[in-house]
Amino acid sequence: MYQSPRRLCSALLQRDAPGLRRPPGPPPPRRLSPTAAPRLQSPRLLAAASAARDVARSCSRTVYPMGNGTSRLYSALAKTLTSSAASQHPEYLVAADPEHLEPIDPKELLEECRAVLHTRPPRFQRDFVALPADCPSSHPPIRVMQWNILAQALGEGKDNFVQCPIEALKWEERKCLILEEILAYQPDILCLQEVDHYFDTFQPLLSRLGYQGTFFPKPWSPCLDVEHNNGPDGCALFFLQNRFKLVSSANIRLTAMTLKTNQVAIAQTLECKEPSRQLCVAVTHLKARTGWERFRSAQGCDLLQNLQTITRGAKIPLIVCGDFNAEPTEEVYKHFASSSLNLSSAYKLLSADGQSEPPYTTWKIRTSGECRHTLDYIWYSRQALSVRSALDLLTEEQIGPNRLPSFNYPSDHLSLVCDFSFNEEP
Ligand SMILES: NC(=O)C1=CN([C@@H]2O[C@H](COP(=O)(O)OP(=O)(O)OC[C@H]3O[C@@H](n4cnc5c(N)ncnc54)[C@H](OP(=O)(O)O)[C@@H]3O)[C@@H](O)[C@H]2O)C=CC1
Ligand SMILES: [Mg+2]
Repeated sequence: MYQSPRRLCSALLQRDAPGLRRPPGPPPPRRLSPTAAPRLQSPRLLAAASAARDVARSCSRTVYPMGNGTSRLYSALAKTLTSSAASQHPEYLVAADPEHLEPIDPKELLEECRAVLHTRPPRFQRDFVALPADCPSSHPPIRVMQWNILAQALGEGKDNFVQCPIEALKWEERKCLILEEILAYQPDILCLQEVDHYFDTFQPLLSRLGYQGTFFPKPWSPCLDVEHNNGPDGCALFFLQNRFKLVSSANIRLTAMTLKTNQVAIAQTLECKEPSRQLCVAVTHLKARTGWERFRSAQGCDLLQNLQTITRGAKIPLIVCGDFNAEPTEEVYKHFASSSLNLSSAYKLLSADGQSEPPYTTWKIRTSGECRHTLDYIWYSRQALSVRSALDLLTEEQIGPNRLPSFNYPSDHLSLVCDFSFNEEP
């Protein structure tokens, strides 16, 4: 049943804790994409964790002492849950702003995830494809990740993935696969859909990795119809605080032909620190299913209208990530491609002619049969931004005959990851 974030904070983390225990003995090596591995050596997230640690040290609230290795992470989480002060005063847990919890070293969290996943097959390798850029940039690229992570309640209770064993959907392991994917690519900006574990999992963990997060649930999330649900699903937007400062944020309930709908978006204006430029980022999840094409189109128009205002008539560069639930042939796609916001879809650049979307971004088998569709996009202001590289999709062979989700991959949608740079200002 739905519980308020306050209750979730203590109850679910307690339930979560045993799953984070490292099994006896060293975990067998699991392969990580070679493109991801060097980034883990890179100082980016470590610097963020260190910055977050400084914040924690300087704050007046209790900061738990650091221990060794992965036990440090577990003990930090466990202490948050089981300290006598906390258990006697559960409200204290809510009052404890997660930004003030002990920062996590991303390498340690990754190790922890791998330990939980030691019985699962290795991670799939995906490579970044470098894309020709018109103008060189000396600034660090901005990495953006778009991902419908599959709501736990929908995966278990509604989606009918008939070829996916129920054990592959166990939250204790699936959440580690999701975290592993995020940690492998270390995005600066992370846009998620179908998030129904924001307060108990993603917000506390990602804030300790240096991210600032925002969550906007769907008003009538279908998750709430599922027994033992963990609350509504919705969109979440995270950005690394050592790269951006929040200027403004809008939670948008989308309308269709003036009617309020069950779909939402978050749009934020960020101040990028290097280079010193503003950037607007939006995340959305449009209405699903066939028969709703005009509805999606209207929702898309509403979002575009909102974004016109937020970007001050396209003056601020824009990135829009989403599960649009629409193939490129649909009207809503055409509205985005032809909008006066001058948006292009980043993943088209992976095609030979630069004009075609990938053959799929979601691939699953339901009772109705195989569903292979291109529904997820990263739109960007083509005049202000360039795509330096994009993460290749999984191949059909990697996805396997039972499609997604699976023991190897936690969602029915693939993550999309792009590196952007600002073009020179005219
Ligand atoms: N709107 C309202 O006023 C009210 C709504 N509700 C509840 O909301 C639900 C509808 O919500 P709405 O937001 O319009 O939902 P959507 O139609 O947008 O779909 C919700 C989720 O279902 C997934 N989905 C898509 N196709 C299928 C399929 N064939 N089988 C199973 N799951 C699928 C989608 O995943 P993906 O995007 O990955 O394809 C999506 O996350 C109702 O079922 C009801 O439970 C209840 C009361 C009032
Ligand atoms: Mg879904």
